[in-house]
Amino acid sequence: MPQSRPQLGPRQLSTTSGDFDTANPPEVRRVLRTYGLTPPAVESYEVQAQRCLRLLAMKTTPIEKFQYLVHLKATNVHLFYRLLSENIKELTPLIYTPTVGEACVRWHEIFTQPEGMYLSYHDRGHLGEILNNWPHDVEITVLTDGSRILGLGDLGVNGMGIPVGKLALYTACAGIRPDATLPLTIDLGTGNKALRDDPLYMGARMPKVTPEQEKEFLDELMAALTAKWPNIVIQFEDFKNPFPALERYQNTYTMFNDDVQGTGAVIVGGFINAVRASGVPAKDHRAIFLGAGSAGVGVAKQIVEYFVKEGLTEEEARRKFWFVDSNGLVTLDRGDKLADHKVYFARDDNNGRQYQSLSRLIDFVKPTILMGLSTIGGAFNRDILTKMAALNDKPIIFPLSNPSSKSECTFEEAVRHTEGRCLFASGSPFPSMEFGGKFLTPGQGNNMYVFPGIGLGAILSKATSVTQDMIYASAESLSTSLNKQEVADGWLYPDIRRIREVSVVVTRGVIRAAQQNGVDRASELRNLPDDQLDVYIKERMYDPFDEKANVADEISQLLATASGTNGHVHGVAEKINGIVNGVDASHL
Ligand SMILES: NC(=O)C1=CN([C@@H]2O[C@H](COP(=O)(O)OP(=O)(O)OC[C@H]3O[C@@H](n4cnc5c(N)ncnc54)[C@H](O)[C@@H]3O)[C@@H](O)[C@H]2O)C=CC1
Ligand SMILES: CC(=O)C(=O)O
Ligand SMILES: [Mg+2]
Repeated sequence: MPQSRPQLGPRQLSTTSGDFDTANPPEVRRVLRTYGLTPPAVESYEVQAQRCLRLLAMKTTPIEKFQYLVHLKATNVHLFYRLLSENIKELTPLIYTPTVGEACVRWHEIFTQPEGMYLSYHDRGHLGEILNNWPHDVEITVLTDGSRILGLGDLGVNGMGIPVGKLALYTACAGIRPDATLPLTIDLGTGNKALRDDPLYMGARMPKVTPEQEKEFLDELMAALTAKWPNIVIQFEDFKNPFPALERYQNTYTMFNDDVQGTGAVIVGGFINAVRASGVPAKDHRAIFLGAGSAGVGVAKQIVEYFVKEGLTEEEARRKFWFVDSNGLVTLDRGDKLADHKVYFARDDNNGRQYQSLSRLIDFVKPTILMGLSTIGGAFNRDILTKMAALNDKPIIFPLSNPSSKSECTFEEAVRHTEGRCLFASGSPFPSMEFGGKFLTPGQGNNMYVFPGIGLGAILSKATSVTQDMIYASAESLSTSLNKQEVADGWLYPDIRRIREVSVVVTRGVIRAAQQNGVDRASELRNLPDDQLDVYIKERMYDPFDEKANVADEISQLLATASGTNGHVHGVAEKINGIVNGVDASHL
């Protein structure tokens, strides 16, 4: 018996999806019944972009620009992504670090509309039912509990700005369809008393639950997410202590932790190029890390993997690191109980000597590499940078803390105090500058270069888990993605304006690693040669300029077909009818 088609109501007009786009031609407006609801002019993208950029220029502070872009995304999502993809270098700092940091600090003051899902501790037992309220099919979610937002501490549900910002980059950089992304914030309480006491705060006014309660909540959530969307990729972001969840879920779910793994990969990607440029062989490097948290240890672990691939034993590689945290040099005899993740790198060769200062440690270790993942803005001061320049022809200096106010030094400080010789990358963007007759551009060592490709690679390969080889492949692929000019100019990372091309290379590397590890389920991709795999990846990337990006454009295209070919008029009319009435046109 033929199955009857489900009775769907008429499609609801939506501002977000572009139904009221001023680019829609009159015939589309008639079909959508929006004729007369927008100003008469039919605008080109160029005119729309001009207005958007003028409006943006009229806003005087970064937070006002951020708010305007939130508004644009909510009212015309495709125009937002057109604008973002064409102006990625200029707009990323406004929707991501550094501005997203300020937006999160002030989220409870500037909130105007929801942009994702909030699940509370009190909702436990019902998480699956609540997920049913999300109106779209989801391919990827970014999940935070807001407990360590950038270097700004525990911001509770104000942290929602981070999943929203990261997922906007997933769409802009790797072409994940906007409606396939789910920003997700879990409200397990907050240790931020000032926020709890603020009348405008929008989360639970209770302290953070215990680690055991968090574990039970996350167990339910991971199962619920995967039951609802079996192929979903889950990115953990900005948890204060991300290690227990990573260990518990990494082999069971398609998940990864961006701060530990994504950051490790992006820094290795740039680091491979920095080691080459330094002229110092891998075996002769020594690294001081200021900050021994999830990001610091995540980065060092992956550099160990790189050193081992370069011929060192794991023991030799491990002993190239000296970590400093808020209690000083991380040593086995320090007297405090070291967190598990620090033990691997803890020194046992300090012979009872106590840590005095970063400057004294530099004198002792004579490092070639200085990494900052400490959240301490300005920690790499003139004295520190001058010492690094005296010790090395080309010191590797990576102040990676975010946002810019937490960066251990600025690009200008690093350049001036190392006489322009440093190999530099920072977590947040800094402007280019002239020095010694040269135009110097800083690298941005931010996980935004890899997480889009890791996520897309996991989605397209239908990976059952995200393996360490997939993460490492993203780093290696990134390191090979610089073009000739970028290499000639001594850049460590490719130009961010080429991020979609770079994401294709990273995605391919991730898919290949998934295949080698046997965690992929997209068997049709296994025998594709690389060039065909690249075509496959590109074809699956959402392009906001594509005619089928929104319904109005799709109708426009169908109307054009109808006027050109009489034979197809009937089918076309049915398709348009199907689209407008909410029936999936592809079945007609
Ligand atoms: N560039 C990038 O892509 C990424 C950057 N980050 C940034 O790295 C920073 C750290 O992130 P997590 O490791 O996740 O945080 P975390 O809270 O786990 O670690 C911070 C570390 O800094 C140490 N620290 C604090 N005060 C210190 C002081 N005065 N001297 C020395 N060490 C001190 C702490 O003891 C801890 O070991 C943040 O600012 C974050 O935004 C994190 C992920 C990616
Ligand atoms: C970039 C990033 O993930 C962080 O700063 O936490
Ligand atoms: Mg993060």
